[in-house]
Amino acid sequence: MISHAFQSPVVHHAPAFQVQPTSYLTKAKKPTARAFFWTAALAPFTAAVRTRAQAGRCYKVRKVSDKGFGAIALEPIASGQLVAEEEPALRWSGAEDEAELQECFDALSVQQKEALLELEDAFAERQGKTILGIARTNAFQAGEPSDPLLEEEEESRVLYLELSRFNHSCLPNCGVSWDDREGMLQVYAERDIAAGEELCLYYQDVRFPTPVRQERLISLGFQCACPVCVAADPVSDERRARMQQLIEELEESEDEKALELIQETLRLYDEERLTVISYRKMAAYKAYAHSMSLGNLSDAARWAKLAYKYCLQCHGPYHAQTKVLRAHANRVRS
Ligand SMILES: C[S@@+](CC[C@H](N)C(=O)[O-])C[C@H]1O[C@@H](n2cnc3c(N)ncnc32)[C@H](O)[C@@H]1O
Repeated sequence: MISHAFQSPVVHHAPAFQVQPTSYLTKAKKPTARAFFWTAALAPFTAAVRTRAQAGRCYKVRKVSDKGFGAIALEPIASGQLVAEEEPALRWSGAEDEAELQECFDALSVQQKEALLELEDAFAERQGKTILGIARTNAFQAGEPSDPLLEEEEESRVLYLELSRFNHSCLPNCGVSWDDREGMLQVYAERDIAAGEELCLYYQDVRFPTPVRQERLISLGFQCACPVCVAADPVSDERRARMQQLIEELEESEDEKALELIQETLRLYDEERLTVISYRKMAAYKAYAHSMSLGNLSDAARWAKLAYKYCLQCHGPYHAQTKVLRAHANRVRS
C-alpha cells in the first residue's frame, strides 16, 4: 500500500506550448489524448519496448556517473532525428488520484510490476520503493500540456520503462513529443549530438535562473547536476531571468513591440546555446501571428516557414501541430 500523501508526480512533458498559443494553433487541437484515456487506463504492456527507431538504435541506457542510469548516444545523431518512442507501461488519471494509481498498478501481472519497480524512486524511504515514489520520479503527462481539452479534464499520467531512464539537463539536447496518433511518447534530438554524449530531456521549463530551476527540481526529488547548474554562471542566470520576463512582456505587447521582443528572445536563446526547438517554434509561430496581424505578408511567410521547420524537427511530420503549421506555411506562401 502507498503510505504517504499523494503529491503530483514529476511530470516530464514537451513544453512546446507552456506559453499559451494564439488561436490559430488552439483551434487545431484534437481530443485524441482523452479519446483513448479511459478505454486504456491500463495500456497494453509490451515486454519489448516498441520503437520505430529500434532498427538503427542510436543510444544505449547505461549507468552514468552519480545520476544512476542515463541514455548515451552510440553514434552521431542529427538534429530532428527521432531517437526513441515507447508505449506506456502504466497510465492513470494522474494529478491527485493516488488510489487510481494503486489500482492500475495492482491490476498488472507480477512481471509487469517487477519491471516498473526497477525504476528510480527519488522519494524512497527506508522501507524501500513505492509505486507512488516511482510515479513521482518518472511520470510523464499524457498529451501536449496546452491541450485545452486536457486542461479542462482531469490530466492523465503515464509511466514508461525506457524513456524514464533519460535524465534532465537545463541545456538539453533532446525533447519529447506526445504522439496522439499512436499514443506513444517520442524523443527527438533538438540539436546535432556527438557519439558518446548523454541524451538529456528537460523535465520542466529551463528559462529561469539557477536558484529557481534548482528549487523546482529539488521539489521533484533531486539536485540538478547538469553543467549549467554546476557552473552557476551569473551571465547565464541574467539571460534566463530575462527570457522569463520576455514571456510575460510578450503577452501584454502590441504587434510591433512583440516582434522586437521575439527577436530579443531568439538572440538570448542563441547566446545561451539553448537549442530547445519547441521554444523556438513557439517564438516563430508568435512572430508569424503578429506579422499577419500587421499585414506584413512577406515576414509572415518567413516566420510561418520557420515555425513549420521547427515543428518538423521537434514533433516529426505526422504530428497535429506540424500539419497545422504546414497549412499556415502553405497558405501565406500562396
Ligand atoms: C526519470 S529518472 C531518470 C533516470 C534515472 N537516472 C535512473 O537511473 O533511472 C529521474 C532521476 O534521475 C536523476 N537525475 C535526472 N536528471 C538529473 C540531473 N540533471 N542531475 C542529477 N540527477 C538527475 C535523479 O535521481 C532523478 O530523480
